[in-house]
Amino acid sequence: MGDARRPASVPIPDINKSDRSELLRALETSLGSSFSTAPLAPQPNPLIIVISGPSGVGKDAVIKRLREVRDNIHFVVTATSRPMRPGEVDGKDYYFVSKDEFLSMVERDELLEHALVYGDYKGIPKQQIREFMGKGYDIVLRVDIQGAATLRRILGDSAVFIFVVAESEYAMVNRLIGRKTETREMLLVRIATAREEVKHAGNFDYVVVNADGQLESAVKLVESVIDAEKARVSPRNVSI
Ligand SMILES: Nc1ncnc2c1ncn2[C@@H]1O[C@H](COP(=O)(O)OP(=O)(O)OP(=O)(O)O)[C@@H](O)[C@H]1O
Repeated sequence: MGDARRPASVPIPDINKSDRSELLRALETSLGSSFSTAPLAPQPNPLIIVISGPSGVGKDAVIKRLREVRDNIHFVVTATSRPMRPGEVDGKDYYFVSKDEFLSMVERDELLEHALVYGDYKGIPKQQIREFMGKGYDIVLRVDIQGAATLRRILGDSAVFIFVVAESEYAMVNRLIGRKTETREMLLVRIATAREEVKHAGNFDYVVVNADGQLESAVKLVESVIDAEKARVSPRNVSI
């Protein structure tokens, strides 16, 4: 007895003698359906990438370069109650708001995460993330280690956490000194904090070494992480 579901058998032309479209048509007929041109891999979801690491390891340097080499990423601008410093631009470096405005934002649940850092509030506006993810952009958040721990609690595995480190403690301190932005007292605080902070790498998904003079390699690695994340079979699903 014949099987009704089985397609009619058609002779498959000789591969070397037939033209390609003829061969394709015969294969389709033999298999009982035409070959779809729809993508086999789903369109990847926008990612939230959290970049953190101890003071002076080069987070800003990595992010600045990433901004130059990669499209479709939105680098979130943090809101802060700290007064604007000379040279800073509102909406570019930070969104500068008063303490009262900041606290109203907290009350209205407009911030994904916020903290009091050295006496000033800093927080991540949710709306900015929603808006850019809606347009298909990946989102980069640059936060300190504590901020990353808070975001891990909030976002769990729905975001990608990257820990940036220098190649050694010596290199990290050297870089911090070279930047010439800290007072002697602040240097001590930052170094002591950084020593503690390097122990937190285990809470992250990836560690990227930003070795001296090797900024390009560090940025390439961050890009590779993003590319690999886009190729995941089970994508991370984030909802803010
Ligand atoms: N791969 C590198 N090689 C040499 N110098 C670097 C490298 N990466 C960053 N730097 C320099 O190290 C100093 C610290 O870098 P950066 O300000 O980016 O650190 P950061 O992690 O953002 O620090 P913080 O958390 O204190 O803001 C800067 O002067 C920067 O130009």
